[in-house]
Amino acid sequence: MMKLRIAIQKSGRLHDDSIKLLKECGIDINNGVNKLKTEASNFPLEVFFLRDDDIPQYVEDGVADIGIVGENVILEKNRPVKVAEKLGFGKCRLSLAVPKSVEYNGVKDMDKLRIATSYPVILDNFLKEHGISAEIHEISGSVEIAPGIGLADAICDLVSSGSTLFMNGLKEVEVILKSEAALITNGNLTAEQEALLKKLLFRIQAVKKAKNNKYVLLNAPNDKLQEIIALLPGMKSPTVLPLAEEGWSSVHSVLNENAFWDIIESLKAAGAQGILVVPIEKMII
Ligand SMILES: Nc1ncnc2c1ncn2[C@@H]1O[C@H](COP(=O)(O)OP(=O)(O)OP(=O)(O)O)[C@@H](O)[C@H]1O
Ligand SMILES: O=P(O)(O)OC[C@H]1O[C@H](OP(=O)(O)OP(=O)(O)O)[C@H](O)[C@@H]1O
Ligand SMILES: [Mg+2]
Repeated sequence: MMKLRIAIQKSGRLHDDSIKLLKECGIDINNGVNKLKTEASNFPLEVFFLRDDDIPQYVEDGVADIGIVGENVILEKNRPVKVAEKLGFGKCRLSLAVPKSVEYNGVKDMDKLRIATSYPVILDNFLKEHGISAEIHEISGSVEIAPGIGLADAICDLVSSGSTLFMNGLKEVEVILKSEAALITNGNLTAEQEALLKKLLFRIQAVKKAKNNKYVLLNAPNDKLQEIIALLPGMKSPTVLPLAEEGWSSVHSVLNENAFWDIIESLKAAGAQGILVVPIEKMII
């Protein structure tokens, strides 16, 4: 039987979330320690554990059919792979940073500086776009240490909380790119593999939607019901059930995470009581 081969990071920032996503999609994989290859027991999926830098190339070459990797790596490696779905984890930004004491007035201040980075391609494009000539010093890790040891005047590296920059006496001055993990594919899948990919994407989208929404249950006095229902979008419309206590109803609905707190406040103000908020595991529209 035809299988889909997926490349995910062997260890590092994207490993756990990639495995978790597959599990949430109902795919059981046995990822024993030090195993570089495994198979799902209940989905025609073979899993390769690789260095993230190699994933775009392996997907391009067809060694793997699909892969999970950061958008930063996709752009840096510049391989002809397609992004099938952004995955909502591994969120970070690629930024320029300089020592805290340095005055910074704009990108032009980077002119003639030595910039250390593991992202020479993205940095070079950015500098060219801004007409800046700087010396790019490529290093493969511990980039934040470079200014402190006299290797560079500035750095271009990934930032999330900013604590690594802070601990190394640096400040973020320019965001070059915002990135998250993405599912990539090559353009050479067989019809059977395309069908498997579609099945996997359907599951991923259901998991992603569920994460962005909450199931809300509340009690509403019947005379406030219309006002409360108007605040709730729901998947089609809210469910309304009578409570045992006369004059009250139970209202159930689905709320998007982004609008969540504002709507909850309005619901309370409109007379809703006993509001329960429950996570959703899968959401299929
Ligand atoms: N601080 C962070 N917060 C969130 N996501 C991050 C962070 N740092 C990196 N990432 C994302 O996770 C990806 C993998 O990061 P990691 O540091 O594990 O890479 P690596 O050291 O190059 O790993 P490998 O050994 O596979 O080459 C990055 O390419 C980026 O997309
Ligand atoms: O803004 P922060 O939350 O501090 O995160 C930023 C750090 O995270 C990444 O490294 P990671 O910790 O993955 O280690 P690595 O250098 O081994 O890749 C990145 O290269 C930064 O150094
Ligand atoms: Mg890497």
